[in-house]
Amino acid sequence: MKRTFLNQPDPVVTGIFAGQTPAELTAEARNCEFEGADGLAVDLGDLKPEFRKRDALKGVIDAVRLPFMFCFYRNDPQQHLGDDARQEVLLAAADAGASIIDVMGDLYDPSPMELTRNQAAVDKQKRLIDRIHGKGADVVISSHMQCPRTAEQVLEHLSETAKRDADVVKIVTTVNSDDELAEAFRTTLLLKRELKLPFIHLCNGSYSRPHRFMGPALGVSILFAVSRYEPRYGMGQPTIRAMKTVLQNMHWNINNL
Ligand SMILES: O=C1C[C@@](O)(C(=O)O)C[C@@H](O)[C@@H]1O
Repeated sequence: MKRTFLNQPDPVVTGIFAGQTPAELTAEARNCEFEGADGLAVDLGDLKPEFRKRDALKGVIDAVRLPFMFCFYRNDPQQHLGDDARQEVLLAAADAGASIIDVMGDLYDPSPMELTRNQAAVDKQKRLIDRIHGKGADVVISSHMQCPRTAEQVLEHLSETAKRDADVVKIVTTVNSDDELAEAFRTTLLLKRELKLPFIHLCNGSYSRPHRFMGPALGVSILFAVSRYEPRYGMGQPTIRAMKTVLQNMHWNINNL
């Protein structure tokens, strides 16, 4: 059976990376595979425009036997494509065999907390999600924010995106104090109790590391990690090897109780 993000029994340790060429993406996909990743996530923002098409992406996907997730956000430093044009690239990734496509929660209507509540934008998102599903890929709806959120705020946020026919819902918040970290743990546990869909709840900030390592044991179904640190692409995630070591040695997951 083809491995996807959603048919794996354990939290999916997902190697995340970017690259300027298909060769760079393929090399990094293999680095992640041999570090032990269960899935791969590519941020298309750094890929040179001439490679932002189906055949180039298919070459990368076919080079590694792991499921691929693709995201393409507004921070594209090269083309400044609008929301519509960026989705064409993501649809090409779905045509190429992507397993999950990331749809921003405020796609078509840039909004606070990356969550639109504008009905016309939501309807347009749902039509896009139908097209992605039609190509055989799953959809994660995502929102990122540089501030802390309460557990109830996150539950309300993800319950809203879950209504848009997503297969997975995702939020990335920020924790910079012990209280905010404690709230992040309470949030993950509340999501595990209340949400019907698989979810990704991650944090950045100075207190994020304990939550990055423990969240997957508490219900986070997909998490991001890197094969090694690359100064071009940030350092927010732990390494794949460290994540696998912790998860494999904990011998405990809330899903198995
Ligand atoms: O959404 C995510 C998760 C992330 O924000 C993180 O904090 O691990 C990194 C992003 O590039 C990715 O798309």
